[in-house]
Amino acid sequence: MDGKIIDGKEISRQIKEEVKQEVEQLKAEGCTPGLAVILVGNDPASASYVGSKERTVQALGMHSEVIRMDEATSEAKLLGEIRRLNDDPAIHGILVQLPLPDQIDEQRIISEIAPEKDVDGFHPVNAGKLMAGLPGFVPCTPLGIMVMLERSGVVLEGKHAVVVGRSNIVGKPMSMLLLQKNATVTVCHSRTADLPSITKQADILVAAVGREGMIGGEHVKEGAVVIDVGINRGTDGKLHGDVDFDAVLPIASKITPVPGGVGPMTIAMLMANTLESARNACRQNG
Ligand SMILES: NC(=O)C1=CN([C@@H]2O[C@H](COP(=O)(O)OP(=O)(O)OC[C@H]3O[C@@H](n4cnc5c(N)ncnc54)[C@H](OP(=O)(O)O)[C@@H]3O)[C@@H](O)[C@H]2O)C=CC1
Ligand SMILES: Nc1nc(=O)c2c([nH]1)NC[C@@H]1CN(c3ccc(C(=O)N[C@@H](CCC(=O)O)C(=O)O)cc3)C=[N+]21
Repeated sequence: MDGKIIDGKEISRQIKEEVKQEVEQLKAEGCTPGLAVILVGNDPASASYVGSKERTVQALGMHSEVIRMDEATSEAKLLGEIRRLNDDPAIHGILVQLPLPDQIDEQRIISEIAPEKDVDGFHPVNAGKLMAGLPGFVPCTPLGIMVMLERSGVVLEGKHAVVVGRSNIVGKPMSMLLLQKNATVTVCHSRTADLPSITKQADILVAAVGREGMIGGEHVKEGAVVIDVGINRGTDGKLHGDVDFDAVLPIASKITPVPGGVGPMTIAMLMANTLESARNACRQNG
């Protein structure tokens, strides 16, 4: 494989191995980390992610609970499930798979999860802590990207990082983490004028939009590190990123593929966050 390609699958394998060892230690102290995943409806992509999370939790020796709810489930019923899990001492992490059906207010649901069990890092308390530089749960995808960059030897201090996308789950927390590491950060979005002129200044370019191939060779500076967060199911039935991989590969100094890049890191960091939550809970009680 080309030395330029950052192997997210391999780095995620290492993280999961580390988590597995620490889970064994914690279990020996009588504390088994537990993750609950709630899936509402039958979206095949969501069902497939949830299945892969469930398998990973079990492979690492943690306790797994998957709650599948009907597409027509009311907000009140979902809130009730979350309150039950908030009070369950065997559960250290609660993840509600997004997106949710239209009758359910996503922010209302996220805000009901106990912040100390919010291993997605989506609760406003954890979002606020990230912004304030306080310890708390950090969203798995941007956290996984930071680990990938670090383990690939990418220096951030003094570099210009450009993030395309400003969602609460990827773009915004990504920009905060890069800022913490002393990068100079620019955040772009759908109203950004002349996107290529800005992305072309990036030493580190993170694409988190959800539009297949929208970052082409004309967007990238020679030698840039390019991180592709996008997951788009193409007309060919395969997964594609936001980056036109073949066009950008010759220009970039490092690049993440899709699949096999950021996606596997997201799941690995979910496991790491669940371990951390269990450690916090069990230390408090022991
Ligand atoms: N690999 C992984 O683990 C994960 C992958 N993803 C994938 O990452 C992608 C982004 O996810 P998410 O952040 O949740 O998506 P959202 O749809 O919430 O956000 C997309 C962002 O892209 C911006 N945008 C849209 N069109 C353009 C454009 N033409 N030029 C510049 N910016 C644009 C939007 O701007 P505006 O705010 O102005 O609307 C918005 O900020 C998706 O493909 C998703 O599937 C997501 C989570 C995890
Ligand atoms: N509450 C919540 N938390 C999330 O973290 C969350 C969510 N909702 N909703 C959907 C998005 C998307 N997401 C992905 C996770 C892993 C891969 C992943 O492992 N992808 C593999 C490929 C998997 C395949 O082949 O289908 C890869 O890129 O190599 C992708 C996407 C988490 N999300």
